[in-house]
Amino acid sequence: MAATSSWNFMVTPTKPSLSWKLSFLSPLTTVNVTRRQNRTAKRFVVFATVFLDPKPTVLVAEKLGEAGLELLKTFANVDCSYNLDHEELCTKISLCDALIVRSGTKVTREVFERSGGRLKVVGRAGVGIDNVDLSAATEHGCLVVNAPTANTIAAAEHGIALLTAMARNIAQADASIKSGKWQRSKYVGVSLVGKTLAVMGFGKVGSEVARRAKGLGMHVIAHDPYAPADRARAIGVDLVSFEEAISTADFISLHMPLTPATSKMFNDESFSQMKKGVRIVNVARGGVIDEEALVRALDSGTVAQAALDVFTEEPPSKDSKLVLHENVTVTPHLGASTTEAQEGVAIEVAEAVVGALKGQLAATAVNAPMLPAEILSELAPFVTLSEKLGRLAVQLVAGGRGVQSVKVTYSSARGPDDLDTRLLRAMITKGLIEPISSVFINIVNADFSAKQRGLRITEERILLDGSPENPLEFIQVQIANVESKFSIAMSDSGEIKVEGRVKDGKPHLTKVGSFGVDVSMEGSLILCRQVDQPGMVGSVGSILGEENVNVSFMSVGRIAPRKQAVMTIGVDEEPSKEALKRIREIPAVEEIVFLKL
Ligand SMILES: NC(=O)c1ccc[n+]([C@@H]2O[C@H](COP(=O)([O-])OP(=O)(O)OC[C@H]3O[C@@H](n4cnc5c(N)ncnc54)[C@H](O)[C@@H]3O)[C@@H](O)[C@H]2O)c1
Ligand SMILES: O=C(O)[C@H](O)COP(=O)(O)O
Repeated sequence: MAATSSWNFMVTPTKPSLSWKLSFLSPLTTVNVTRRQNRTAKRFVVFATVFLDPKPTVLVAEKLGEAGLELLKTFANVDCSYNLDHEELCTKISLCDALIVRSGTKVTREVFERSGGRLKVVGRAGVGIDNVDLSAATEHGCLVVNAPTANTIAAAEHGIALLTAMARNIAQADASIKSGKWQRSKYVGVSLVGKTLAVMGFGKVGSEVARRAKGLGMHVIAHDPYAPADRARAIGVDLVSFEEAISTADFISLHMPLTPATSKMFNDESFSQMKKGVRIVNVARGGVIDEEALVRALDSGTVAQAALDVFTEEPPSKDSKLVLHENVTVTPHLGASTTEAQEGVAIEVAEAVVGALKGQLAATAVNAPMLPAEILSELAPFVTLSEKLGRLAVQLVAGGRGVQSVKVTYSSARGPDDLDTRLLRAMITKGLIEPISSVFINIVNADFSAKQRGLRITEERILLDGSPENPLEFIQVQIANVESKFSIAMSDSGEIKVEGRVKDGKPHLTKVGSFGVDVSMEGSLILCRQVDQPGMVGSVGSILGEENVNVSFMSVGRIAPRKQAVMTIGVDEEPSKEALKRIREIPAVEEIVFLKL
């Protein structure tokens, strides 16, 4: 009874929209024990609540907007515990299916390890996911989603607020007047109009800051190695190199994520390249600045002023030289803290978490391939097909050498740019690994798990003439350097090969080795190689009937009359070993294999 819910990104082929089903263990029985006022019954109620409740549990570890909480409550048990320390979080997490945090909670590897596999989604109610150990999440098959759009404007407005407040010494003057002084000449500011602002990181927040700064009459340049030049041009901003940006700017505003590449990218060396008297705003992440170097630059006057919303360590120490510096204006990570933004991120993250708990692939997933909804929907039947082909191919392996090299061939009339196969590859991987291991594979950890097992999956495309309306014509999965339990499954070139297509929205197996078949890939299959002769269908069918195995279809393909034939039998139940033995003993039967799809 350890885990109450098991999660599978199992694909249901029936819906037009792609849906990965979160399958909980058997539906729960309602037990009427509340009237029994004895201790045993009470304990049982606690036990039942914790272990038998079919609703998932969402732990909200930092304050979340009301609208988001309401949305979560329609689907899950919501535990709002806002001030947990790390140990308390690690203890609680094994009872939670989802966790929602802002930037103040470190979701470390230990959190994933101690969840015991139950934690399926981490929702970040904001943009930055530097406080979530993404590798650990991925390794544990845990989806991480964020709320990437709802706080953009709030952060941009805060950047502009800091820029103007810094230029006019608002915070310092306010503190001065409140301490009884009236220092008009001390707080003479600088004007913004006509000055050059370098926006470092021209993403969502950076471009909104740029737009607003242009409205203030500033000359705006930007540096972002990954931003499209036409987006910058549309706002009237020149994209320039890092060196040009920092050496020509009067003001620098930081808007890149904290990554290993951006960590401390503003350091002694970069400060030394800046114009003397430059002013810096940071509403991105504290870690992009070497804070000790910034103090030195402020002391030397290289940097005249800084306005900071974010710090390497949050909250910063009370005696932080940077925070206490007279030329520094600070706010306690307030960029996203407007009423509107908090309601927005709460809804955005709650929708993503509920969607993920329902088994849907979130559009805001951070550690899984993100595909637009329309692409997901058109690929849906191929996703099912992919998993089943992987599952089928691996069950044909005779064992011994292990599966190390798999080639997937996609045949399509679409060019490579028009067909995103990451999802299909992940599902083939799921199909290949799950039947032969205890590892649970989902879209999040498929590539990682394949790599970890030394499984190399290569992809190849066959470009067809014809209408690109249908995303794919067929998918082939080939496993090299193995032997097969079913010799027909070996292709002429010595690999196990299976091929499938989607027909009427349903996955069909169309080739086993070089042998053409055409069977719907539902339920389970028996493949039987035999000498083609009269009465075989009847003989096999009656054994299955006697063993109470329901046959959903039977089809026979043959090379030539009275030569070799392959019978494909769809069955609703798994035949017993005895039943398979009896079929194998029919004199004309040469090989038989049972495959679970
Ligand atoms: N202070 C706050 O409360 C607050 C609020 C929102 C966002 N943020 C932070 O602001 C940052 C930007 O958020 P966003 O929503 O605009 O993200 P975004 O992903 O839309 O934009 C980030 C941009 O940085 C660029 N970038 C990456 N590496 C770079 C590099 N080495 N040099 C220059 N640019 C680089 C990316 O190409 C991207 O365009 C994030 O760190 C986010 O966490 C802070
Ligand atoms: O990355 C973000 O979205 C911001 O830094 C906001 O962080 P917060 O949710 O802790 O306010």
